[in-house]
Amino acid sequence: MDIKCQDLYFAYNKDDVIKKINLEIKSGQLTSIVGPNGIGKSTLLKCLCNIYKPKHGVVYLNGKEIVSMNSRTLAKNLAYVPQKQAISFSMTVYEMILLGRRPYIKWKVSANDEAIVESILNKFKIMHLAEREINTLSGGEKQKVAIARALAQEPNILFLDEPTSSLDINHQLEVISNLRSLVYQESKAVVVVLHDLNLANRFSDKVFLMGKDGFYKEGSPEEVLSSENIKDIYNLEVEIINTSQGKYIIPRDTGIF
Ligand SMILES: Nc1ncnc2c1ncn2[C@@H]1O[C@H](COP(=O)(O)OP(=O)(O)OP(=O)(O)O)[C@@H](O)[C@H]1O
Repeated sequence: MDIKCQDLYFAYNKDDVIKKINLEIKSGQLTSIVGPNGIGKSTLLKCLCNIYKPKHGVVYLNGKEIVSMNSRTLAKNLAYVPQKQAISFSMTVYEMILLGRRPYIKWKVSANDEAIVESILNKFKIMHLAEREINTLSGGEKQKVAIARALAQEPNILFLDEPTSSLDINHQLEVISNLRSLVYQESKAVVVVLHDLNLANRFSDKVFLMGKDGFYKEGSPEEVLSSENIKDIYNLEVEIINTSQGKYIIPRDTGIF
């Protein structure tokens, strides 16, 4: 399963936010999209999963133009977890995760749908929250439930926009470890927008670093997250040090601290 985009352009108004992007996402890989605030990371993610239609260019899912596919087929293949989800109605955690099964449910929820929701509640260690109203959860709990809902969809490609932004260090590792098992045990593709360059460096197979005016670098974390590239894109001096857990990127103190 793969997603490819060719010469992708997208604009909200007159200026292009996404310019001439070519990108390939493959199963069995965790791809991180990184770059400064406002550079277009979330917009690119939304173009790749057909939420936004590009101004120019094409997105292909397994060689087929994504715009020509029906929503049920797309939902069985792609799931998207936004940065923040506002829920204005009352719903329990269980019901929310069950919503992920919607593309598979014909006229009634099956025992298999229920078993999948239960296994995901266990996997994410949120069984104790099953009957809680979503709107009573903490930011981190909501974030885990949103990811759990997307997994219930059993997508081949999972897109997540800053999935660890509200999570403490333990829950960050737990979510990343669940995403890694999707990639390496189930051969799915995972695409995450991340701000934490160290998380991207440590856990990605491929990094897509976005800069201004359609400029980007892509490749292995080692190739892309070099001090030169970080200086070019973020205008920030960093030091990259070796630790027992791999490389670590630290901004240099240039007087702004
Ligand atoms: N709905 C919208 N209407 C108009 N402009 C928008 C809209 N959404 C985003 N933008 C603008 O498009 C640009 C890219 O936004 P986007 O959210 O894709 O950036 P990002 O790299 O994900 O940012 P961040 O890291 O801050 O989340 C920004 O300048 C933003 O202000």
